[in-house]
Amino acid sequence: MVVGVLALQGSFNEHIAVLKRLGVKGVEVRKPEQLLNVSSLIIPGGESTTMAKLAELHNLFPALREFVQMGKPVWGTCAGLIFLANRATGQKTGGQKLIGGLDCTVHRNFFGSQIQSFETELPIPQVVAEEGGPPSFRAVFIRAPAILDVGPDVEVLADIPLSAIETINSNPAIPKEEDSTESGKKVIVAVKQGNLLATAFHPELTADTRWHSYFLKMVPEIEEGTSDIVSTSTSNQSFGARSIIDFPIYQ
Ligand SMILES: NC(=O)CC[C@H](N)C(=O)O
Repeated sequence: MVVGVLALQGSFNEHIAVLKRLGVKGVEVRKPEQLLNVSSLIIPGGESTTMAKLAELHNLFPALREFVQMGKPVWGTCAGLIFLANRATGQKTGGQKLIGGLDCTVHRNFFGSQIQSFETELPIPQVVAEEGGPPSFRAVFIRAPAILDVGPDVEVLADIPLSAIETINSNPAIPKEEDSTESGKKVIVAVKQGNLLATAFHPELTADTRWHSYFLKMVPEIEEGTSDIVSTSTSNQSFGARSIIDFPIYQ
């Protein structure tokens, strides 16, 4: 089976391009019945309110929720993380529909507005333990959310010291009473809970394919069926020079 990529809005093409580089077929998902033909799903970054409106328009919410509840692997990146969260703050007036399933509270624009987007070297010990490579990952945060709290079944894969983000203190998007992370001085940006993976940043925009490989290992059929392709691709393509890059990405 193939990996589905929710293609309502946002960076779905970039995810499909990374999957292709890893020797895995990614297909665009826009209709509920298309979820029947995919083994797993990536929900890309973009704009979560718009994505929710389009999902509602296409009657996707019941099928997406069922997909999550069936235990199929789902990875939400950025807006996709917001979509998967059980609870969200900082929403537009009227709120927005969420798929849910991931036991956490997410702040929709935790790091501020578009111009407060940033890149940082993010330590990712659990992913490195599985995928190898350098100890950190060049993480691209674009008007990014962050996770304010997690339930007991959620494993934290990456967090950022608030002191590392210069703009954070002057960020009016974080009401004081909501800033429960202040005392710990860290904010969570990547988590795993059973079949669900979520990252607040955009791994599809960098040449480092370790997050995609990590997710593909959560998909049993791909592990069994094409594990040699995936692992060969990971070791050869994650950090080495590539002659064919089919999307503009940061090197
Ligand atoms: N890059 C992104 O996906 C940004 C998500 C955005 N903060 C939202 O609310 O949807």
